Amino acid sequence: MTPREVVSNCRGFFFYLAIFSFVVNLFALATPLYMMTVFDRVLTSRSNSTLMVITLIFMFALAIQAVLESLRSRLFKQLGDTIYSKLRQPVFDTILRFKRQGEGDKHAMEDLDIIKNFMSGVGLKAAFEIPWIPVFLLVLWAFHPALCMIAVGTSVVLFALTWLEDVITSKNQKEANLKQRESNDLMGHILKNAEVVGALAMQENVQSRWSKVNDQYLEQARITLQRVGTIISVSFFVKQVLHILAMGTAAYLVINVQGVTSGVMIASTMLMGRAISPILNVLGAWRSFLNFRLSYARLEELLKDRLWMNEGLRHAPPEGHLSVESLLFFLDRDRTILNGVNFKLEAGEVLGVIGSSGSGKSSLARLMVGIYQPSDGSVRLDGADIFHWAQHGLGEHIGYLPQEQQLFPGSVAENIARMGDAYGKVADVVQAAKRAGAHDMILRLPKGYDTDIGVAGNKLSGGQRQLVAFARALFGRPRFIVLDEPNTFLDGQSELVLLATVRDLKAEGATVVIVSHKPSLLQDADKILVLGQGKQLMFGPREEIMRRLGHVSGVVAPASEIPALGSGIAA
Ligand SMILES: Nc1ncnc2c1ncn2[C@@H]1O[C@H](COP(=O)(O)OP(=O)(O)OP(=O)(O)O)[C@@H](O)[C@H]1O
Repeated sequence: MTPREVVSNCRGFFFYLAIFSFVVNLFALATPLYMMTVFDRVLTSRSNSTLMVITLIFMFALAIQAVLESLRSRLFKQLGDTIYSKLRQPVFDTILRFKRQGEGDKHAMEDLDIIKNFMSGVGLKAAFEIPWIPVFLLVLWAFHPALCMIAVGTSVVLFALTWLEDVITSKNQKEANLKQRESNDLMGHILKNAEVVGALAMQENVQSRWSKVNDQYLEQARITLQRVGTIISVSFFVKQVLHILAMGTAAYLVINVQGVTSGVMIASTMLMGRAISPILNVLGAWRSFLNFRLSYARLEELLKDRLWMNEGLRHAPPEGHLSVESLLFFLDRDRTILNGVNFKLEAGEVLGVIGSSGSGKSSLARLMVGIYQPSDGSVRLDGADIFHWAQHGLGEHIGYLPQEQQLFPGSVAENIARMGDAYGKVADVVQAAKRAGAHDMILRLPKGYDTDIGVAGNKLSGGQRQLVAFARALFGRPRFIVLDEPNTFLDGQSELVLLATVRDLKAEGATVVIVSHKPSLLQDADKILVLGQGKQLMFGPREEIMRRLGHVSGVVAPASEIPALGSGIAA
C-alpha cells in the first residue's frame, strides 16, 4: 500500500472532517453576530431582558462550537493514527529490504512521522479552513464592498509573503535537513565504532569531520530561521495595519454612509480577523506542509510497485533441490559482482564455495537465501524463485549464518529463536544450540539461555557470537542451510562440532552450502564451486575439482591460488 492508496482509503475521515469544519466555522460567525446585535438592538432598546436572552443563546452556541472543535481535533488525530498504522508495516518491510540491497532509506520512518503529524495537526486543519475565506469575504461584501476589498488586499499580501517565504527558505531548509541527517548518521557511526576511535586515537579526526557537517547544518538552520523570522515580523505588521485600516474604514463608513451602524463596524472588524485567520494558519503551517509534501513524495516513490510486498506464495517445506540459473548480479551497472553462475544441487548434498577475497562468495550466499534480488537469472529452491518467496514463508525453512553474525538486543534464547517466542519453544532452542555445539558454552554464561547478550551481542566473545548465530541458523530444522565463513571465530574443538553437524544435516537430507577459505571444512562436501572475480571458474564433484586444482592430498587448494587459474575455465 502506498500513501496515496492509504489516504484514498481514508475518504470517510475527510468527509466527516469537512462536515465538522463547516459547522465549526459557521459557529465562528456567532461572536460578530452577537456584537452586532448588542450594539444595534440591545443598546438602542436598553432592554436588560433582551441582553440576557441573547447572551445565553450565544453562550450556548459557543459551547456547541467548543464541543465540535474538540471532536474535530480527535478526528484529525485519529486520521493521523490510522494513516500511520496502515503504512508502518509496508515502510518497515521496505526499508529492511532496501537496506539489504545497500540502498536503504532508513529515514523513511521519519517521513512517516512527518505525514502523521501533518495529518493530525494544524497542517491539515488549515487546509480545511481555506474554503471559508470566500464565505467570510462575501459577508464582509454584504456589509460594505470597501471592507471586503481591505480583507482581499491583506489576504493577497499575506499570500505573497507565504510564497516569498517558500522561495527564500526552501533551499536552505532542504540543505539543513540533509546536513542534520548526515551529522546524525556520522555521530551514529562514531558511537558504533567508539572502541576503534579510542584505541587508534582518532577522536580529533572524527570530531573535526563531525563538527564540519554539524556546522553546515547549524548554518543552514540559522539562515532559514532568520528569514522565517523576518517574514513573521512583516506578517505581524500587516495584521496590525489591517486591524487599524478596518477600524478606520468602518468608522468612516459609519460617519459618512447611511445604514452602516456601529454594530456593523464592530462585527466587520471581527469578521475581517476571522477571514484572514485561515491565511495566517496556512502561513504558520506552510513549513510543515512543505515537509509533508517532500515526505509524502518520498514514501510514495519508496513503496510503489514493490513486487516483493505482495504476500508471497506459501510453500510446503522444501525438499532442498537448489538450482542456480544464469545468475547475474550487480548493485550498480558499472560493476558486475556475479556473472554466469550456473549449477544444481540435489537435496541432501553439501556444496563448498571457494574463491579469493572479493570473488563474490558472500554475494552468492545472500542471493541463495533471497536477501538480494538477482539482476538476471534466478535461484530456485524446489523450482520456486527464492527471491519472490515471501521472507516469512521461506525463512523458516532456511538456515543462514552470515559473516557478521547480526545478533539482536535480547537473551541468548530469543536470538536462537530468531527473536520469536523462545520460551514457548524451549525444546527447539536447546536442540538447535546442542546441534551447533553451543549448549555447554551457553550454560556457562551468567544466566545461561536467559543471558542478555547486549547490543549486537557485544557482551559475548566473537566465538560465542558465532555459535549463537549458528544455533539460530539451525533453529526449526531448516531444509536448506547456507553458512558463510562459519569458522572465522571458532576454536579447533568447535570446528570439529561444526563438521559433525554438517555430516548430520547431510544424513537428514538437508542441503548445505558452506562458504569457506578453509579447505578442512570442505572435506564432507559433495560438490565444489570455485569463483574468481565474480565468475564461475569450476563446479563439479569434490574429487574432480581437487584434481583439476592439482591437489593430491585430499584438501582443496588455498583460496589465494585460485585466481591464478584465470577466468576462462568454465564449469
Ligand atoms: N553492498 C555492496 N556495495 C557495493 N559493493 C559490494 C557490496 N557487497 C559486495 N560488494 C562488492 O562485491 C564484490 C564481492 O563481494 P563479496 O563480499 O561477495 O566477496 P567475497 O568473495 O565474499 O569476499 P570475502 O572472501 O573477502 O568475504 C566485492 O568486490 C565487493 O566490493
